Amino acid sequence: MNHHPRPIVQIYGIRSVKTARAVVDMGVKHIGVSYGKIHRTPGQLTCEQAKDIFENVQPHAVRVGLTVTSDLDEIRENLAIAMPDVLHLSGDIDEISPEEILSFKSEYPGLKILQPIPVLPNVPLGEQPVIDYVKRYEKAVDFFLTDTKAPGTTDIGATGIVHDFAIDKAIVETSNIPVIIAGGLTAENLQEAISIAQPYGVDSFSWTNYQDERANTLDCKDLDRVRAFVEAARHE
Ligand SMILES: O=C(O)c1ccccc1NCC(=O)[C@H](O)[C@H](O)COP(=O)(O)O
Repeated sequence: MNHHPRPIVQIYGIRSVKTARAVVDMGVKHIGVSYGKIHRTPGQLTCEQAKDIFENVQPHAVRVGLTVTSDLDEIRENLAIAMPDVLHLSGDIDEISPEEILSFKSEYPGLKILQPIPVLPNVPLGEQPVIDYVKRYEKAVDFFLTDTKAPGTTDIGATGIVHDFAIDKAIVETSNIPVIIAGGLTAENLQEAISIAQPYGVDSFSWTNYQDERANTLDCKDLDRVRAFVEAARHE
């Protein structure tokens, strides 16, 4: 499903209402919030912090909530406190089947699912199962995210590592649902990625954060970097 030339922008690492409101004012459409009752990743918010952001960001923003757990009961507990518009399943893709996602979704009318497709850097398209994942999961989810999976890890994303944009292009061309691309994207490499892949959306976490100790705080987003990223996504 090709989309060009003005993809929507999704920004991860939203950890306060103030940052959420600032990036939406810049033109960011999807705000990404990692949260949960059980602390599983650095920078993860509590459910109460996520709820505050979801309730106080501008109403036209799309609120994306990320979990790395594959325990559906744990996800249910998180959703009971803080309900996003889109649930981002960033754990091991093989631990929740498309059938389980369909059944889970039926409990939450209106909730959309974003499924990352794990892309290994420096591995040719024919030697990784990304297209198989697209064909299996597209009936069950609403968005794909082509995201870099660091070798040796189970969860997907937040690596800052770029992968071959030709793999993004192959996924976009195969998929019948919108595809957001991620993995090491910056204001500098974004136009190349967009012109090759022609995605529905583009995503950033690592390289729109401050590149110093502030990256580990609630105030991790460098708003100048976010603005440059949004402008690069708009450029035709
Ligand atoms: O946001 C998190 O804390 C997080 C933790 C573990 C996996 C993914 C996480 N967030 C998702 C994202 O950051 C983006 O969807 C994407 O992975 C960004 O990639 P990059 O710009 O290369 O960091």
